[in-house]
Amino acid sequence: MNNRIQKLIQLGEQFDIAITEKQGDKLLAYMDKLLEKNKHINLTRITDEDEFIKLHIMDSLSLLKLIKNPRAKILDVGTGGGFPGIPLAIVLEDAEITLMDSTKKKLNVIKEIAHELSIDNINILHGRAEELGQDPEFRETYEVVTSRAVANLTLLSEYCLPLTKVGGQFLPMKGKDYEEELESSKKPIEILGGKIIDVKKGLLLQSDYVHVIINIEKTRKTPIQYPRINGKIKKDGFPI
Ligand SMILES: C[S@@+](CC[C@H](N)C(=O)[O-])C[C@H]1O[C@@H](n2cnc3c(N)ncnc32)[C@H](O)[C@@H]1O
Repeated sequence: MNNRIQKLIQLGEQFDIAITEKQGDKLLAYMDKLLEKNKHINLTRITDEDEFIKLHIMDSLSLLKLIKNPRAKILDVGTGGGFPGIPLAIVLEDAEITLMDSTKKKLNVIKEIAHELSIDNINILHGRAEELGQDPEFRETYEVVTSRAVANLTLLSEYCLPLTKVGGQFLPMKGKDYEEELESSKKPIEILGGKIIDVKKGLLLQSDYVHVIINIEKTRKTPIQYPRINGKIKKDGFPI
């Protein structure tokens, strides 16, 4: 086993995340290829390898502790360069992960790299969350919906809860302002059919980054008027 893979596996062990040699190899190959593509199209601002491993790979894998069903149908809303969706697809080999984004050219890059690395348990979905959430093909069909660095929690909940199946999990990943966001989104989350279960502190304890995962259960169907069209969501805020 080469040194880089060994280091990644050991870092995983520190965080209680099991990574096999084959998965470690794929995770690093994905990083190498994405950083190469990043020279031509803006996919990530993190270009230092150690930072990439912590802030993209390990941070994405921190979701593993909360995902109840390792074979779940999972949706990553606003996946960008493939986070957290691609590391999850590499490690959760029996899950089906849909990577959604409104920017087609980013999705094309992920699709190409995933094909080269034989990451086969993914679907690519181009569109806006607030439109797909009103499409019966996608509405309330995902057991797990996650999202990182896309919108504030109220807006994100309107994007994601309509796509989450009743009984499923919505797991937004949030940064240092999470407490404030959580307070103002409590009521909207309830109206959208969600129930906040708890907040799990992320893995990056030794770093300056505050990363948390909010564990929200979808307990009831989302009222049909949500998600509203984009202009309305942005102009009116959430009606409470
Ligand atoms: C800052 S990037 C985050 C990318 C990735 N999740 C990460 O954490 O590295 C935000 C991404 O969300 C996408 N996005 C923003 N609003 C969206 C929407 N309403 N529906 C789908 N994708 C959206 C953008 O195109 C962009 O790729």
